[in-house]
Amino acid sequence: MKEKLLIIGASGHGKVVADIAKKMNKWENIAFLDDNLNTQSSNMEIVGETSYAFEHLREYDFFVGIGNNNIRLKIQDMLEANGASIPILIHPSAIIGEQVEINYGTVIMAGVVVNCCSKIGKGTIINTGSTIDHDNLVGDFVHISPGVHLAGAVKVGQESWLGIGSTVSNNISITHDCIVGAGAVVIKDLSEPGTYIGVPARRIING
Ligand SMILES: CC(=O)SCCNC(=O)CCNC(=O)[C@H](O)C(C)(C)COP(=O)(O)OP(=O)(O)OC[C@H]1O[C@@H](n2cnc3c(N)ncnc32)[C@H](O)[C@@H]1OP(=O)(O)O
Repeated sequence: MKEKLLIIGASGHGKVVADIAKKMNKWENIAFLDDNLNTQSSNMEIVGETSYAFEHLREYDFFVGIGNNNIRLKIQDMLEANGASIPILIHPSAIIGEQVEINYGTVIMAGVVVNCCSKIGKGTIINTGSTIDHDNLVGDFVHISPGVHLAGAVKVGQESWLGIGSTVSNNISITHDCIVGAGAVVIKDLSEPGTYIGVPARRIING
């Protein structure tokens, strides 16, 4: 771990990520990179564009603070390929059970509960106040939005996005690249990538 952390992406999600990193008290200095130097950031400085990361790889830890799953994947993949040091960020108020595995580049936000024996991939967002119950397998570059509840033994595939307040019943598998709409309730496996909304969740045609 380095003394300085650079967060790539200074907009809304990046600001929350920076706040969590600050509360962890592990870095002397935290700043942003953003391709738009005029992005309205928090009180932390934007020190350069994303390309700056690849010129200063050995000096900093890096974290991709971008909400879009696919953009986050592309940037984290490039950082990994170049040997960057990528931490895991966990808000001090999160409750993490025994035998939980969390991979690098993942952020666990305030008020989250992850129960025993769940595994969370890399580059994933477990957003504010969500709960991941026992034996879940949450893949890489997933976004679990605020207030989502996953019951026991749920699987969520790579790059899927579960919208705010959605709920997934126990033993359900959601494949890769699914979007689950705000407030949806998933009670059957989602085996095709696509957009699913409502109670119970159903696929939007062409979605
Ligand atoms: C900290 C943070 O901010 S994290 C981010 C949190 N944000 C979210 O979770 C947003 C989740 N997004 C959604 O729920 C979106 O509505 C999506 C992705 C499901 C669909 O978005 P789009 O593809 O743009 O669909 P669009 O808005 O055109 O709606 C299509 C139809 O589905 C309906 N619909 C859309 N979302 C939902 C929903 N969540 N529940 C029920 N119906 C919905 C619309 O009313 C519309 O119906 P109509 O054709 O009868 O008028």
